[in-house]
Amino acid sequence: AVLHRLWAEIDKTVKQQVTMARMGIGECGTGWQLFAEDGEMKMYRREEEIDGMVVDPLKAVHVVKGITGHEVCHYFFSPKYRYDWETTLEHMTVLETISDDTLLFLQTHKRIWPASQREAVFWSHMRKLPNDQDRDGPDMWTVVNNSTEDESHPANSGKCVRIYLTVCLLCQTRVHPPKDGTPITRDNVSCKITYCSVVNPGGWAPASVLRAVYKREYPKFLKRFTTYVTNQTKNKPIMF
Ligand SMILES: CCCCCc1ccc(-c2ccc(S(=O)(=O)CCO)cc2)cc1/C=C\c1ccccn1
Repeated sequence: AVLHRLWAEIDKTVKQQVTMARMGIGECGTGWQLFAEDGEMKMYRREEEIDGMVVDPLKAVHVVKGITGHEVCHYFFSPKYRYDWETTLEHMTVLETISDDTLLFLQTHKRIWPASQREAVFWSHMRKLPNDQDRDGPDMWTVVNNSTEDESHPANSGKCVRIYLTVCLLCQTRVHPPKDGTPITRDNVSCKITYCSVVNPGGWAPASVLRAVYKREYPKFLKRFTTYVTNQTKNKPIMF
């Protein structure tokens, strides 16, 4: 197959992001602060600035019963569900279908006062990963979103400030087979979710505003999204 112009970057970025997502918080370097906790969900952030702009990396870990990694990645990746769970989204367009597991998105997000409105152009790639540690363990699934340039949508040419993001959603399915050998049901599966994100807000935005947005929005986003997947899948056959 003819390789797409972005394929080398996509493959390299996915491998890098998955390696980082698999590392425990302790191995990810110092300075991680636990800033939100809700049941199984733990959210960490590190305070980092580039040219005086807040780019705090975020890492969240969560375990959700009754859904699989394939299902979580499917609902995160597919554009047709995004307006259902992404509350900060104002508009989303698929600029290019690079392949059936790789899309190029343009998204504008709702304005967060007093900062100006933001937009993102990013490729999104979904992939099943061999579980190289535990041979007969269930596979892992990932979606990586990474900002990229697009000639037909130059940055900061309209009213929106272009943000630059790298996001990795890494999912590991856990199956607890029933003792009596009956078929596996949703009561026997759970999914360990690791969500890593670094968002450079692009233009200047007050550090206090950005940190307040992250603190408020990220826990809401992960809970809302995982609840959405649970509700969408509960009466459907399990997607392993
Ligand atoms: C002043 C505010 C500047 C930054 C605003 C902002 C814009 C976009 C984004 C963002 C967040 C997650 C993704 S994704 O995981 O790829 C899913 C697809 O949508 C894409 C974009 C983040 C944020 C900043 C905060 C924030 C945090 C969680 C939710 C919403 N906003």
